[in-house]
Amino acid sequence: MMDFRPIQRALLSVSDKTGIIEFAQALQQRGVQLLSTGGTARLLRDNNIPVTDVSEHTGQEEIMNGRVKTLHPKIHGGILARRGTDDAVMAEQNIAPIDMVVVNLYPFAKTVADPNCSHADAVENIDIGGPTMVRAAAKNHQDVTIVVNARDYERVITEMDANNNSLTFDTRFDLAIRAFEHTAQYDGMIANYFGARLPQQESQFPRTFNTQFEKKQDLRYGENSHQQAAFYVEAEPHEASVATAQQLQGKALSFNNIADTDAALECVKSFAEPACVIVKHANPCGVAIGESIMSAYDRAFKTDPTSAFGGIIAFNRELDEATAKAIIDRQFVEVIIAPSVSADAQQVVAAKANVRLMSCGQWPEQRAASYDYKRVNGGLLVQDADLGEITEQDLKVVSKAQPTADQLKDLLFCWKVAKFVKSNAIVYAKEGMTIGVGAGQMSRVYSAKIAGIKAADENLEVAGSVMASDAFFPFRDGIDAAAAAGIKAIIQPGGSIRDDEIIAAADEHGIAMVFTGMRHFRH
Ligand SMILES: NC(=O)c1ncn([C@@H]2O[C@H](COP(=O)(O)O)[C@@H](O)[C@H]2O)c1NC=O
Repeated sequence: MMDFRPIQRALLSVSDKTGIIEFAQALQQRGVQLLSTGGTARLLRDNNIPVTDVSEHTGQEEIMNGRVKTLHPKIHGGILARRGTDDAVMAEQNIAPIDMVVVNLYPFAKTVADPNCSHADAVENIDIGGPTMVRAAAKNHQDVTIVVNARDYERVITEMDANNNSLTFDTRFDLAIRAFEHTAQYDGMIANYFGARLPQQESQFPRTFNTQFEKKQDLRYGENSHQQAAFYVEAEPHEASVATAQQLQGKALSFNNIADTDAALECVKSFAEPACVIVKHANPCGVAIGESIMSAYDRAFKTDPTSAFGGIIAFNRELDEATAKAIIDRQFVEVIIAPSVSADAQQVVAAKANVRLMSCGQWPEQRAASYDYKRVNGGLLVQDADLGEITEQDLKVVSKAQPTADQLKDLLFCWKVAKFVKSNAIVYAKEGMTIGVGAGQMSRVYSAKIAGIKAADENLEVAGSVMASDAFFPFRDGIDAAAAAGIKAIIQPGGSIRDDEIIAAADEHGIAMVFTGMRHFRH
C-alpha cells in the first residue's frame, strides 16, 4: 500500500546509544526536528546536533529520577493522534504531531544478569515510558513510524531518501510488528524474572514460561508432507548450532534434516579427538574417532553402511577435500556439517548439487546451559539441557574384573555415544568405533539384541567390544545377552534394586563393569 507520511518530527529516547548519533544526524540533515530525553539529548547536543528536550517541548520537567519523562499528553497525543481525525483536538490542545519514535528500552536483561542485582535495581530497570511510546507509535503505524532497533536505522534513511522523506505503509507496518515483538519479549523477560522469585517459588522455573523464537525459515513441510512447518530460532542462539550454521550449498533443509543435523552436531561436539557422527532418524548409526576425520568417517560408516545411506554426517574438524571425496564417492548423503569446510572440499561437494553442505564455526569448549522443550498435547515440558558429562574419575568399578586402560577409553567413548541414542540405548564399541547401536526399544534387552544383530549383519566382530547402556539394567538378561555376544566391559549408571544380581551376572561372565551414577535417557 503506497501511503506516504513525510517525517517532520522525531522523538529519540534510547538506552543503547549505538548508531544514534549518525542516525540523528541523518534525520536532522533531512530537515527532521528532533525531540529527545535527558541522556540521549545530551549526547546529541555534545555532537552538535540541534535537539529540543522533551521537557522543553511539554513544559514539564523530568520527575522522580526519570520515572516520568515522556509520559505526557503532548507526547502521547502527538504520537497517537490520527491524522485527519484528531486534527481539531491537536490544535485545541496545542499538540504537535510526532511522526517517528526511536526508542530502545532500559537494559533489564543486562541488569538482572548480574548475580548481585538487587530487587530494587531490577525494578528500577523496568522501562515504562519507553514501551508506552513504542506501543503507542506501533498502534498508530497508519501515521507514525516506530524504530526499536539500531539495525533498522540505515533502512529507514534509505527509504526516506527514495520517497521524499516518507516511509511506505508496508515499512511502517513491518516496523510496528517488530515493535510489538520487542515489547512482548521485554515484558516476557520481566515476568519470567520475577515469576521465578515469587515468595513460595522453589524452582528456577517461572510461574508462566514466556519465551520468544524468531522465524528463520518456512519449511516445505513438517515431519510428514501433510504437516506445515517453520524453523524458529532463539533471539541469541548458541554459536556453532544448527540454528546459526551457514548452508553453503544444496537443497533447502527439511524439518527432519534440521532435527537430525542437530542430533549429529551436538553428538560430535562430545569428542576431543577428530570424530565423525552419522545420524539417521535422530539416532547415531555410526560414530568413530580417528587420527583424522577421514579415518573417523571411514570407521563410522563401517558400523552400519545400510543405515548410513541418506544420513546426516557431522564432523568436529574442518571438512577436507579427501574426506569430502570419500563421502561423495561412497554414499548418498543428505547433510554434511563441520565447523568449517575447505575450498577444495566445497568444490568436491559441488558435484552433487543437492547435498546440503553446512559450516557452523568452532564451538566453545564449555557448553552453555540451555533449556530443552518437549511438547505434549495441552502443554510443554521444560528441562535443563542434558549437559552431564562423565570422566574416568567419576567411574566406580563394581565388578571383580577391572577394565583395562583400552577398555576404559572405549567405555567412555561409547558412553558419550549412548547419551545421543534414543532410549533404551545400547551401544557396542571397540577401538573408538561403534560396533552396534540398539536404539529406541521398549525393553533394554532388545536394544542389546539389536546392537548384536546389526554388528553381525555388517560382519563386525562384537567379541572383545565394550557396551554402554544409557540407564541401569532392570534384569540380568541384558548382561547375559551382552556376554553371549562377547562383550568384555560394560558402562552403565547403576542404581537398580537388582544391582547385586546384575553385578553377580557380570562377575559370572568375567565382564568388567563400571557405574557412572548418571543416566542419559533421551526420548
Ligand atoms: N519515564 C519515562 O517517561 C521514560 N521515557 C523514556 N524512557 C526511557 O529512557 C531511556 C532513555 O533515557 P535517556 O535519554 O535519559 O538516556 C529509554 O530507554 C526510554 O525507553 C523512560 N524511562 C522509563 O520509564
